[in-house]
Amino acid sequence: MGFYQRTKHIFKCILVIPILPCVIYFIPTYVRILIGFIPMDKCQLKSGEMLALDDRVDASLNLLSRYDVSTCTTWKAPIIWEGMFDKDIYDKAHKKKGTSVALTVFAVGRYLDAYLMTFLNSSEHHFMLGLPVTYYVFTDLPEKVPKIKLAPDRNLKVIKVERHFRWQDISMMRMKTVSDFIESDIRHHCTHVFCFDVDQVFTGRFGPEALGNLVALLHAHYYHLPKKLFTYDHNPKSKAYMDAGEGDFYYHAAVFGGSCESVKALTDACYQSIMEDKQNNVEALWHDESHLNKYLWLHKPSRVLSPEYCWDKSISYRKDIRISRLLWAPKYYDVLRTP
Ligand SMILES: CC(=O)N[C@H]1[C@@H](OP(=O)(O)OP(=O)(O)OC[C@H]2O[C@@H](n3ccc(=O)[nH]c3=O)[C@H](O)[C@@H]2O)O[C@H](CO)[C@H](O)[C@@H]1O
Ligand SMILES: [Mn+2]
Repeated sequence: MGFYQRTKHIFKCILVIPILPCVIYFIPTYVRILIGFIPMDKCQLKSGEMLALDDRVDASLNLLSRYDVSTCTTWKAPIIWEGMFDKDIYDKAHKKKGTSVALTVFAVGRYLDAYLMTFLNSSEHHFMLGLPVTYYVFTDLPEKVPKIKLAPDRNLKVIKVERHFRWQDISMMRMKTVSDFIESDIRHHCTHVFCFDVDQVFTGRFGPEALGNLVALLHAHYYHLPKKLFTYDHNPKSKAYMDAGEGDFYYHAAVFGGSCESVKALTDACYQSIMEDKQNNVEALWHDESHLNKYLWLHKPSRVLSPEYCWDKSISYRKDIRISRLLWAPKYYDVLRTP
């Protein structure tokens, strides 16, 4: 190699070194921005009256106010977006009906110190304000649960649970614990129950417009993608198996809820499928989330929440997300998930 070629080669290498990290950084962001331009299916209903009403008050939903997103499902359930509902109508209707809400959250092992305080404090500012709320905090470290100043009519119960060795089991076995607690406690005190991951922060109103008989949430990373790309479980050996072409949406397991009866049925069914998988030595691709998606395909949710209700800030800007009500907190898997 001559002097000229060698110098050229060295220059090329010097140039590539800073360009490479830039390419690696910008390609995912660029792809995420492009994904935001894939249109969602449009709701074919003209007014809230035409929905299969989860609640009389849903007749007041303005399905045409959001031309840019899907505001109903093919089975006539609403998909709730900012701009579609009048918050005062929902607040008043649920107060009048005597709605009361249980919020279940697990903070096991290091997740307690990392997330619980922020989760609960933020919930006191945004979750179902004006309605009676009971927090059910499940933990292996009850003495470490922070003392939170609660508004009147809001309570917190701490329940000790064992710490499963694998994080996958901590996550999956929530189904069994929630089911047992609905039966023994929650259904005697509350009309509705919402189940949350702890690694999130409320940042905006999460009110009674989110309540329904069976409520599921659109996963922030998939709501613009075609079904082919959903990460359902495709292993025929698992009870969570879904065939190509099956499914409606990709739902996120970090938030689901409904009436006590519906959430009990959901958690029971998911737990049974998880246990059958264990007997057959298989584990679904995304654990409880895969089983939840299978269940919600077979039992359609009566209400779907837009990703405003659990947004991941790392997904660049999206014009259709006018407000974020709950945000993903940073993940520290390497530190938090080690036994
Ligand atoms: C993007 C992604 O990776 N998503 C998957 C991941 O969600 P996540 O990464 O959101 O799971 P995660 O680590 O938040 O675990 C789920 C929840 O279980 C509780 N918890 C978990 C572990 C622990 O040691 N202590 C504890 O309290 C806590 O409430 C936590 O929020 O894992 C889930 C459970 O398998 C699902 O499969 C999700 O699809
Ligand atoms: Mn999580």
